[in-house]
Amino acid sequence: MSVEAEKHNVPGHQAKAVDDHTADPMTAKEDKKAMAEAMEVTAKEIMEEQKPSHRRQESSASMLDKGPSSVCSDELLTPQVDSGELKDIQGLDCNHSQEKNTSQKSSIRESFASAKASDGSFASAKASDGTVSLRKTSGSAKNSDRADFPESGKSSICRPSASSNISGESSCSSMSSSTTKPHKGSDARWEAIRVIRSRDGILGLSHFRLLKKLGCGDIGSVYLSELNGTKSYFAMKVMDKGSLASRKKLLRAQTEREILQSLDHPFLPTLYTHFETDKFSCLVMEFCPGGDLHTLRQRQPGKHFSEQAAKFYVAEVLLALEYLHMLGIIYRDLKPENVLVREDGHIMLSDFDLSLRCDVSPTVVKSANPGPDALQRNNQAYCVQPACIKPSCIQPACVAPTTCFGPRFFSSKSKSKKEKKPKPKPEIVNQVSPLPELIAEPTDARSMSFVGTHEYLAPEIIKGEGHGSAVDWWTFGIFLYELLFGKTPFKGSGNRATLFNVVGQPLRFPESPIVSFSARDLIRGLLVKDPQHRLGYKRGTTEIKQHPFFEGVNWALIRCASPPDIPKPVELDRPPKPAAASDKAAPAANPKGADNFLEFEFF
Ligand SMILES: Nc1ncnc2c1ncn2[C@@H]1O[C@H](COP(=O)(O)OP(=O)(O)OP(=O)(O)O)[C@@H](O)[C@H]1O
Repeated sequence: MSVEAEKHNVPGHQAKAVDDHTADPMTAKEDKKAMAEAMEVTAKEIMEEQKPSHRRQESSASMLDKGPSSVCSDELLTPQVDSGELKDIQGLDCNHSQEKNTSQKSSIRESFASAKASDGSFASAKASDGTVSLRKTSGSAKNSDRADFPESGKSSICRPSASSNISGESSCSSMSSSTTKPHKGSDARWEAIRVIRSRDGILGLSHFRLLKKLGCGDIGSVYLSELNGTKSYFAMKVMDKGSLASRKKLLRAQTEREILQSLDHPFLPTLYTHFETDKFSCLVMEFCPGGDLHTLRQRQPGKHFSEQAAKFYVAEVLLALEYLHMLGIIYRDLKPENVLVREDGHIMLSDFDLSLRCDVSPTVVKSANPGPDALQRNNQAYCVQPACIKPSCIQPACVAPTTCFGPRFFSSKSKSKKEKKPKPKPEIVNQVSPLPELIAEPTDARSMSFVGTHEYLAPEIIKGEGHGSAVDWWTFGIFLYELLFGKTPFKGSGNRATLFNVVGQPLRFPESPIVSFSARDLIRGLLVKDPQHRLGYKRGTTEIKQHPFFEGVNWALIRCASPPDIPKPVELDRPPKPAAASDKAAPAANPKGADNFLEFEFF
């Protein structure tokens, strides 16, 4: 099956591999069977949960007694890698032929079983979702401990409200606020939420009207929703807690939620609030009307972006990754499907359930006092992002924004000197401020989990060697390649062949379309199979930003650049159409709530 055909099987989805290297992983068969019970949550189910009477009945039963609410027929939601594939491929070295080396394989397997690295400094921890995370017990970077997720599905950051006056509909609600997210403070949706919350005391599922199903992911379904009567629209991810528990995905859901809560960046999602009902866990996020970059690429001539457009998208993704790495978050799932297009045409990186959190220690490698050369190279100025030095501030982050966002490496002395000079225009300040070069790469982090999407998996993940932040630079290279050439570089006839190609085949470029030398050179630097020699390994984003491909990119003002594609305005005020009975997401069997749904076709 061709790349395109395979992707089109389920729009917006490439096959995703989620596996781990435990001694007793699920067999491929069990895996596929269990995963076939995917996390689709239907609108009907959500409407049921919105009914107070039903909620009371539900609460008397144990959450875990219930099976998955529905079966999603999306076969691509099933992990496509079986343990046999992995064991074969882990025996390969980059330079080796594809012959299997049995002794090497078994030694690799043994090393997984004892969960040790060659320096013996890793301790294994089997998480409740079955993934093995390795904690580095020495060194500057280590993975954070993952707290067990209680069976109730509530985390410590999510406290039940005893004073709920809405029939106890939200067993738990936690919120972010504009004050904890200064970059998003001007967003009117905060005010809409605040008004409802102060009126009703709590915000829950019944405050939202589901309008359209936007998609179904591995751990839940996403709905376009309106906060009732406010004309404020959100993307609400609804996860069935019973299904999460039975499929051992509670930890993934928790990771995603905690990461979302910590973010405040123009190219990353805003999580407005989170609440739980007896049955569901719901994340209320910013809605992106422009769809994803995979879909947008299909609409381009030749199904690939122009170099200018690709540069714009990858530059914004790079800034998002830079910010994540500063927070100690390795994203691990970059692909066009996960890059959404906002209303204004700028991007939003989505989907954090496969991300890994670890400690990071930002290091200043260049003084904040630049020579004249540095001032000329304004496009190399490092944008000091809101670095939470300790990623333990993964909790609602930066509660004291002023301390988190200040350019903390400027000395007051240099500031007072500057103040005596005539004040340059603000844009100029942005461009030539003597910003220090800062590295916040969680390079030393090590995870042995097998996560990602086949065509995007880094060789070190496939080989099970343990991986750190350099996997994001590999996927960044694949991502740029796909945007420019309309396909990924190592795609094989099947998933197994793809994995072999990633590990063993050299990088090749198609003859057409014609792509600049600098673009190919950047891809070559990123797609180095040995992570230690990969671009970005030593100095993170700084190294990548300085590549000639990005010459002329004004990193500080990229938000003001004109995006290549602005989505058509979404008409959200159209009168409701009767929903199709065949539409699984439609409330066909919900006469009471039928007028609660509109059907839109706007992508
Ligand atoms: N904020 C958003 N705005 C618009 N559409 C969204 C938004 N978030 C998600 N979607 C859509 O919903 C779909 C499902 O999203 P979700 O993040 O649950 O799954 P996914 O991206 O397939 O990832 P995974 O399977 O890894 O959980 C996406 O493919 C996307 O098209």
